[in-house]
Parts: sequence; structure tokens; C-alpha cells
Amino acid sequence: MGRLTREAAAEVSAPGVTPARSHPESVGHLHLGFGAFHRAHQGLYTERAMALSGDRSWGVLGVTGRRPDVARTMAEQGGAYGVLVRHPDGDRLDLVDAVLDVLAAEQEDAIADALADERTRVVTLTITEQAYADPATSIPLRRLAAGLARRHERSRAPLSVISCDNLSDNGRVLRDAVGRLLEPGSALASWVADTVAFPSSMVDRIVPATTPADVEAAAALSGLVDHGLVVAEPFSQWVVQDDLVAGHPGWDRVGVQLVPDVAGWEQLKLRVLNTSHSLLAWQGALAGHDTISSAAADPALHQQVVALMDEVATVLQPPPGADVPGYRAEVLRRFANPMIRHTTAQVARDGSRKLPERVFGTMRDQLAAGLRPEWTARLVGLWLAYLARFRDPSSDPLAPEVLALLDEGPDEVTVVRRVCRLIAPAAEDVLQDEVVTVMADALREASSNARRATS
Ligand SMILES: NC(=O)c1ccc[n+]([C@@H]2O[C@H](COP(=O)([O-])OP(=O)(O)OC[C@H]3O[C@@H](n4cnc5c(N)ncnc54)[C@H](O)[C@@H]3O)[C@@H](O)[C@H]2O)c1
Ligand SMILES: O=P(O)(O)OC[C@@H](O)[C@@H](O)[C@H](O)[C@H](O)CO
Repeated sequence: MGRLTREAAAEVSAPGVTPARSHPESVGHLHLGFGAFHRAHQGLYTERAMALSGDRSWGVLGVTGRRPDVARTMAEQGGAYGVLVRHPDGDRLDLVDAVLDVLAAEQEDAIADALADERTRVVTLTITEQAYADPATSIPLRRLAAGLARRHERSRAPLSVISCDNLSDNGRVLRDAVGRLLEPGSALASWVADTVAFPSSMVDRIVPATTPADVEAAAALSGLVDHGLVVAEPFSQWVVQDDLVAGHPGWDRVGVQLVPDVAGWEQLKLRVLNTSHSLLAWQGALAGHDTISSAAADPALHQQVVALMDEVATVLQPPPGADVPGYRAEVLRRFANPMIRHTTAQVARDGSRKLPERVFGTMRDQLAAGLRPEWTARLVGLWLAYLARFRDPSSDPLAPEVLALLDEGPDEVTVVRRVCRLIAPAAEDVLQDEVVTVMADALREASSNARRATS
């Protein structure tokens, strides 16, 4: 069987396969963090927008951070790849030729040149939440700042830089992080403040890691082997703050929502979908479920997710006109899609970065409304029970420190308080005695359930 190439991606004619149709001529869209999610989401929107408009000046230049092998694989395929869309009733394959090249992070000079090129008009990022925590040590953010400096020297052309990571207010977070890498008061810092836009964006599509079985399933449809393949659920949503100062590929014509304010969309998604996903991942793994769909089919876990969603909904500020009950029902259907093998271990990662962002805000709002956090507080205990059970140092950037606190004891209440101060130093107001007690009870209960399940 042959390998997927640019030419083959455009020519394939097979049931269930959409051939590549964008055929770009030059780069207009640069992406930092060329992982699976970008390819299944922003990459596909740009492919469709170029195919629809016929404007071939929006080709994608990817930059991969920790995976130079991805750059090599993409080069072997001329940038072409497929998105295997797993519907409950069968697979479809969308082929993409929007990507003109993929650089590895070491190619600093080429990355800065591409960011300085005035034909590059939008930059998107999927660099994971933790890459924003300390800009001074974040390679993608340093590459971005170096590229902006070169653009300032060369053309000073406007640019939109869009975070597509699951962070609330991600545009402001990114702008502030980049600002910390520039000399305060310098001409460069003023130019960035005045000319570079950092729109916030809410992204949503479940994209699990690709497996060899997925590559075989895609090959069965197209007749071609694709080592750049990514897998996705049918659902996809991208809501972008309408502040794209240097144009865009026509994303609004292919389903991207350009809105004045993304905050309500971000809150709806992070608080309803991502917290429920974390609950299914931590509880699911503790109960022996390998995948989210298997955890979602467990009646006890289903009930817990519904209870968490009920609680979150009491203090939610959704976007105007949002159908929250419909959204919740759809999220539950998406989690249950048996064709998506999203492992609980993948979704369980990085709890110390997710909880402060996604859960402490809800608890604060609950307390302000006179409501007692129950499942939101329990999530903290579940994460700790997960860490204590699997003891995987790679599952969280703070795993070593948190595991040391768990080992030190002397009791769950003390541990929970110390861990919360470590992961969310500004959340002391949330750590009221009754809330900490709920967290500690959940840790104790989940740990003893896990011990029983494995003995
Ligand atoms: N996978 C999903 O379902 C999904 C859905 C919505 C949003 N997202 C967002 O996209 C992000 C990436 O998800 P993914 O599935 O593509 O993961 P991935 O592991 O496939 O890709 C992550 C990319 O970021 C780069 N990167 C991360 N940290 C870096 C660092 N410190 N330095 C340099 N490069 C770094 C990696 O090299 C890689 O290219 C998530 O963290 C999340 O914020 C993912
Ligand atoms: O990507 P993370 O690590 O922030 O969270 C894991 C999943 O919950 C997440 O990737 C969802 O699949 C995604 O946010 C759905 O749009």
C-alpha cells in the first residue's frame, strides 16, 4: 500500500473520503505546537476556508515543539495528512493539504523569519496549558517573542496571535505572557501593545492520541498509509473574539464563530465539559476504566457527572442565547461515543494546572451565592487519589511535590490544604473548613475504594 502524499491527498476518490482541496501557494497561517489537536481543528478550518474561497495565500506553517519526528513525517508526506472522524455509525476521512511545511523548535532562525514575514497574518498556538506558566522557560513563547522582535525590525505589519489552549481568557493570558518577555517601555513592547492582537478563543473537539489501529482504519478507507493521521470526534467548535487585525482565511464561512466576547463560551466549555471530563478520567481510572467512553457508560460515574454539571450550572454565566441543558446533553453523548478511544490516562494529566483554572472559580462563585461546593470540591480529592494510586511523575508537572505532601500526611485535611496552597496560592478564600473537609473526605473515600478494587 502506498504512502499519503500531497498529490494523492488531492486525487483520492473513495466512499467516505473527502480529498484535499486547498492547494496553498504561500504561508499565511503559522501554528506553534503542531500536535494532534491543531491538525484536527484549526488546520482543518484553514483547509476548508481556502478550498471555499480559492485564496491560496493562507497555507499553514507548523512548528513542532517536543516532536522533531513529526516535522520529518510531515515532510515525507509533503505536509498532507488525514483527519479520521469517528462517528458512532462509522468512519469518514477528511484529507488536508493546507500545511506547506513543518519546522522543529530548534530551527529558531527560520521560525523568526516566518513570523517576521508580512504574508504571515495569523498565528495560532496549541502549546498546552502549562507552557504559559513561566514564559521565561517556555520555548514556544520565547520563539514567539523572538519572531515578534524580528517582525518589528523588518515590517511592523499587523498580526493576530490566537491561543487555542484550554485556558480562560487565553488571549489576555498570552498577551501578558509575551509582554513578560519584552523589555518594558521599549519600542518593541509598545509596537506589540499597539499593533499585535491577541484575540481570545474557545476551542472544542475531542482529539485522542492516534493509535496504529486508527492508521489501519484510515488506510482501509483511502488505500494509503498516513503517519500524520489524527483522529477526532464529529463535533467541532471554534469561537474567536472578533479582533483579527490582519484578516483571516475566511474561517467564518466554514463554521468558525467570530463574536465580540468569548468569555461566556469559554466558561461554558471549561466548567461544563472539561471538569466533567476530568471527573470521568480520575474516577474512571480509579475504577479500572481505560477510556472515557467506558467510564461514561458506568452508571455510577454517569450519575456523578450529572451531579457535577447540576452544581456547575447553578453559578454559570453562559453566552447570551446558549441552550445549557442541550449543551450538557450533547457533551454526555460525545463522551459516550464508543468509537473515540480517549484514554482516561491522557485526559487525567496536569490536574494541578486545570483545577485552579476550571474548578476554583466555580467554587468561589458557589460560596458567594451561599451555596456549598460538593462535587466541585470532591474533584480536588479525586485528583489527589488518582495521583496517589498511580504515582506517575509524568502525569502532572507538580506530581513530585504533591506526592511528597501526600506521603508526609499527617491527615487528609492537612494534605488537601497544603496541596491547594501549592497549586492555587491565590485561592485561600475558597479553602473554608467545610470545603476542605469535602475535598479530604473525597480523597479518603476514593483512595479506599481504589484499594478495595485492586486488592
Ligand atoms: N486534544 C484535545 O482534545 C484538545 C481539545 C481542545 C484543546 N486542546 C488544546 O490543545 C493542546 C494540545 O493538545 P494536543 O492533543 O495537540 O497535544 P499534543 O501533545 O499532540 O500536542 C501538543 C503540542 O504542543 C507542543 N508543546 C507543548 N508544550 C510545549 C513546550 N513546553 N515546549 C514546546 N512545545 C510544547 C508539543 O510539541 C506539541 O506539538 C491541549 O493542551 C489543549 O490546550 C486539545
Ligand atoms: O486538553 P486538556 O489536557 O486541557 O484536557 C483534556 C481534555 O479534557 C480536552 O482535551 C478535551 O478533549 C477538549 O477540551 C475537548 O474540546
